Amino acid sequence: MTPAQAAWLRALRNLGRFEEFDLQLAGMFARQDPQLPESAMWVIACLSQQIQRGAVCLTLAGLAAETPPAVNPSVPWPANAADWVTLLRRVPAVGVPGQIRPLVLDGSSGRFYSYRHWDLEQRLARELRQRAGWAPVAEARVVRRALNALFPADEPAASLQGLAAALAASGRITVLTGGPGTGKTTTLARMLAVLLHARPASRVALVAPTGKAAARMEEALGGALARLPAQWRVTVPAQATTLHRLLGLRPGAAHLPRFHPAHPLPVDILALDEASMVDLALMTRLVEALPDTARLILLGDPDQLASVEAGAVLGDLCESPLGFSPMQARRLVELTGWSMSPATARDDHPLRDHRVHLTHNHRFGDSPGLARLAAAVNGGDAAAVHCLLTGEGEPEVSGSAEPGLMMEQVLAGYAPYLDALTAGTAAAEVLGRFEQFRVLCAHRAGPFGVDGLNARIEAALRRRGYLLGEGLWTAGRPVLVTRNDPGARLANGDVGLILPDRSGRLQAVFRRSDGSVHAISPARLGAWETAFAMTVHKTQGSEFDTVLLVLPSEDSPLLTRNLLYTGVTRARRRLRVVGPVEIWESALARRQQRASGLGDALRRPQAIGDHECY
Ligand SMILES: Nc1ncnc2c1ncn2[C@@H]1O[C@H](COP(=O)(O)OP(=O)(O)OP(=O)(O)O)[C@@H](O)[C@H]1O
Repeated sequence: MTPAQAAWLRALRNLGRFEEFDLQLAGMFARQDPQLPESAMWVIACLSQQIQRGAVCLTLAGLAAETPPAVNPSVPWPANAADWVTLLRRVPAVGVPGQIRPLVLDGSSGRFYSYRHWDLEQRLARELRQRAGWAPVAEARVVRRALNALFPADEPAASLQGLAAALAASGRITVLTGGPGTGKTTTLARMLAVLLHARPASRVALVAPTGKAAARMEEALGGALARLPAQWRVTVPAQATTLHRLLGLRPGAAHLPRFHPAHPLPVDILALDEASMVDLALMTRLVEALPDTARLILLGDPDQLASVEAGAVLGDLCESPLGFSPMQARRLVELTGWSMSPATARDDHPLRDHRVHLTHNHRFGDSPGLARLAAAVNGGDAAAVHCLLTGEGEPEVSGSAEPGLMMEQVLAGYAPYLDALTAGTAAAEVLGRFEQFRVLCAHRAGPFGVDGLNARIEAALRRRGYLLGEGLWTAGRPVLVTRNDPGARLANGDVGLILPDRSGRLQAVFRRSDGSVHAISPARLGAWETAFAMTVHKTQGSEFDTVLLVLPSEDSPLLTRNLLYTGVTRARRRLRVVGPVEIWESALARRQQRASGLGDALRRPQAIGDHECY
């Protein structure tokens, strides 16, 4: 690295804008290339930072809109996106699409990638494009008979759900989206009935991103399958599994998973729940490991928080306007006998003909305030949110700007579990009661973050005599497992309790999806943390009867509408919110946005060699 490059790196470090990892990466490229301009080091640090924040790439238009860092005015700085392209083209480490170089500049779209993310995006787009298209599972009369029996015309709520099943029966990819309680799982059960009646020997896999989400899928789908009309009942695997387990991915991800393109998964139908939580790399691995003939059904809510790792795949798949192309509408009319009109808007997104969005919430029938609040949050309607939280009209939702009564609300929420704990009730019952209520936070740090609140809740419970005994292993302590631990049969995200067994010895107990209790010695717990309060991120894929959502007193870029929506929709019956109005307002105005080129890659196959549009 030249002295000028080293000085520049030091100056960037002093800015305090980047993590050390971003700067180390920029430094590594500078060590390889003494000619690397300072501005290019800046872009590399920005790209690394954006990837850590979940983006797949950097847009040069966004970069050009930023003011140059106030570091060294004598350093030449590109004036616009076209100048950035010219500058980056001269860097040997930067290739055009299709060239194997550490960094990729797609000049036609103005996107700057690491090779890994560019390659993942192209591979996923290629796989999805190949799967798109008309591929009926059986003759039209077989499909039509099943659809008409399972989605009767006198059930108007079922019409979109029926359409989704028609897509699953006529194509190898189906994207079924909708908010909580809109009937995604119910529809999946009926889709499986249609598909398995057409091809009874089909092998089905049920999968979700986390152990918790897999357990919920298993439970909810089991119920929905049991509600099918007797003559349409079908047998599917009793167990849903996590994506990692299904693919045979080992920690470290450096090895090939057990299933990959040369050794595909032995499945004919794969249903993935909570697809919004799946990142670009994992989705690519999944789709590549599927046999070409398999049917993939993605279920999820694209308005929720996107994956922890880079990508917002479900959101990108839902980027086109809703509605079918004229050709697809015509085919569906022929297949189903139902009437429908094509969309007027044109869009070449290949998944537009494979996607249905459910809108009617069936579960919030008893809690219309929750449905209204979720819709207002999702629409960013601050006035409606304020009105719902502070008005008298909707008893199941309420909000307070002042945290004064927060601890009383926590104690009231946990009262059924604390009573069961004190009475020495059986572990399954105590666990069930604990699962009814949860305190959710936006962040980990700060007085209203998970760490601060857990400490305060624990202290309050000790003062009131609910938690006895010193130290970590205290009867009643909720524990959240934070790393997969196959040896202990625990998955990242599992929540359990420390409870005494009949002889008074403390155990860590976890409830399985079949209602049974799994108990291990607390000493066998690997990575875990206390879980009276949890982040919204960690509870994605779970629901509770009552949620207390606590927002911080300081604004931050991580407070987004998607985070609020995900938090609000964790509540099944009742939601209490604590947090200043201005924090709500600014979070509602901020959408989680992740730069990605997947939508474009799906629409147009990459022209390798690249052409400029600047
Ligand atoms: N067409 C329908 N008519 C009447 N009730 C329905 C219909 N579809 C679903 N329901 C009911 O709505 C409730 C929620 O359905 P379901 O669990 O399938 O929704 P979901 O979208 O999977 O929810 P979540 O995302 O929270 O898991 C269930 O009680 C289900 O029986």
